[in-house]
Amino acid sequence: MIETLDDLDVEGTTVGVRVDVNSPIDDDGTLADDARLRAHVDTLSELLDRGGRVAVLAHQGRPGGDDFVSLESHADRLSELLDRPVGYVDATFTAAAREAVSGLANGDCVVLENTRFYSEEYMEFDPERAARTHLVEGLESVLDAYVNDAFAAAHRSQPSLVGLPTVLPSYAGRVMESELDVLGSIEETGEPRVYVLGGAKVPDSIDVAWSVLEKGLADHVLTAGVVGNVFLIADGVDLGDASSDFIYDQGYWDEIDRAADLLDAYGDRIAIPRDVAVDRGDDRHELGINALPPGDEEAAMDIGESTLDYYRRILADAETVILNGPAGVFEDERFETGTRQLYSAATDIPTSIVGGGDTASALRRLGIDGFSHVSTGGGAALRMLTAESLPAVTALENAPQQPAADD
Ligand SMILES: Nc1ncnc2c1ncn2[C@@H]1O[C@H](COP(=O)(O)OP(=O)(O)O)[C@@H](O)[C@H]1O
Ligand SMILES: O=C(OP(=O)(O)O)[C@H](O)COP(=O)(O)O
Repeated sequence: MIETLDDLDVEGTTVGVRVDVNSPIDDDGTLADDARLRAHVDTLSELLDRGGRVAVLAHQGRPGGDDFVSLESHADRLSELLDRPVGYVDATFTAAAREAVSGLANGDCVVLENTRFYSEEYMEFDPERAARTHLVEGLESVLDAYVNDAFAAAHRSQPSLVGLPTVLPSYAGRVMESELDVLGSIEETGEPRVYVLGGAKVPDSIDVAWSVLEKGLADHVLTAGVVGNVFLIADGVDLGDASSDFIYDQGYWDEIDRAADLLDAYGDRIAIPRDVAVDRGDDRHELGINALPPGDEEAAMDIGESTLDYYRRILADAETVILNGPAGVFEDERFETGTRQLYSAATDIPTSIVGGGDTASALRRLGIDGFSHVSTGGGAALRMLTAESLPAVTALENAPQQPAADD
C-alpha cells in the first residue's frame, strides 16, 4: 500500500521531493521546455502551502550528453511557476547541500544539484544497497520524509529513487499518484482495447506488443512509424533501401524476425500499414503496398491515407485506446499528417491514454488535446502498460511508515 500526501503530516517537516524534470536543453545549457516542471507544480505547491520545507531532487540528462547540465535554470523557472522564491545550491548531498536543507523554514524550497553529477546515481542498485550510497547516507540525516513524484524515472533503480524510500517514511506525490491510478488499472478499462504502437523504439514496442497480446490485454495492435515499417518488412514487403538501411543502422534488423514471429502468433490482431508516404521531389508522395518498393533514396516517413482509413475503422469500435510513438516524422510538416489524424481520431474514444516524451511533444506541436490521460513518462509508462512493476514504485510500497505523532 502506497501512502500519498494525504497521509503526510506536512507542517514543519523537511521533505526530499524527487521529481522528473529531465527536459530539452538550449545551446547555452539552460532549460528549453518547461512542460515537465509544470507537471510537478501541484505537488510542490501543496507541500509548501501546507508548511513543508522542501528539498527538490532531480536528474537532468545522462553523463556525456549535451543536456547533462546543472539544475540552476530549472530552479529559476520553478520559482516563476510556483510564484515564490526557490533556492538553488550546486551540491546534492555534501555539507553545503545539508546546510541548505537544514536552513529551510516552513514554506521554503531549495533545488539541489543534478543527482547524476554523482556517479552512483547513474548506476542501478537493489534498494538495500542503494540505501548505502553517498547520496542517501548524506541526505538521510537532514530529511524527515521522502516524496516520489518522478513517475517518468520510476523504471530506474537508482539511489534517489529506491534508496531514499528504504530509509525514510515515503509517499507518492500527486503526479505519481495519478499515473499509478490510470496506468495501473489498464485491465479495468473498457473493451475492445486497441494499442497503437508507433515511433522509433522498435524493441520496446515489440516487447509491449508481445506482452499485451499474450496477456489478452489488446484486441488490436495498430503499427505505425518505424515500428510499422519493421512489421511491413516482416510481412515480406520490400520497403526499399532507404528504410531498410535506416532500420539496419539503428541496430533493429533482428527485430524483423521478432515481428514476423508476432505476426505468426497473433497476425489476426495486428494491423500493419496499407500505404506509406515518401519524400519525392521534396513533396509528400503516398504509395500503396503494391506500388513498393519506392526509389532508392525514398524512405517511408509516414503512414498514408488508406492506412488511416483502415485504422480509423478499427478505432471507431474501440472503448479504450493506448498510444505510444508518433505515426511518422512529425517534425517535418509534410509527414505530420499520420500523427495528426491518428491521434485526433483517438481523442473520440471513451478512454484514451497517451505515453512518451516525443509523443507528448508531437501533441503540443500539433495542438491536439482531449485525451483521458497524457502520461509524463515514456519508458515508465510502457513498462506499466505491460502490467509490470516499477522499482521505484515497489520501493514506495515497501517504505517505512511515518512514526505516529506521539511515538
Ligand atoms: N517512419 C519513420 N521514420 C523515421 N523516424 C520516424 C518515423 N516515424 C516516427 N519516427 C520518429 O520517431 C521519433 C519518436 O519515437 P519515440 O522516441 O519512440 O517516441 P516516444 O518518445 O514518444 O516514446 C520521432 O523523432 C519521429 O521522427
Ligand atoms: O526522460 C525520461 O524517460 P523517457 O525518455 O522514457 O520519458 C526519464 O527522465 C528517465 O531518464 P533516463 O532514461 O535517462 O533514465
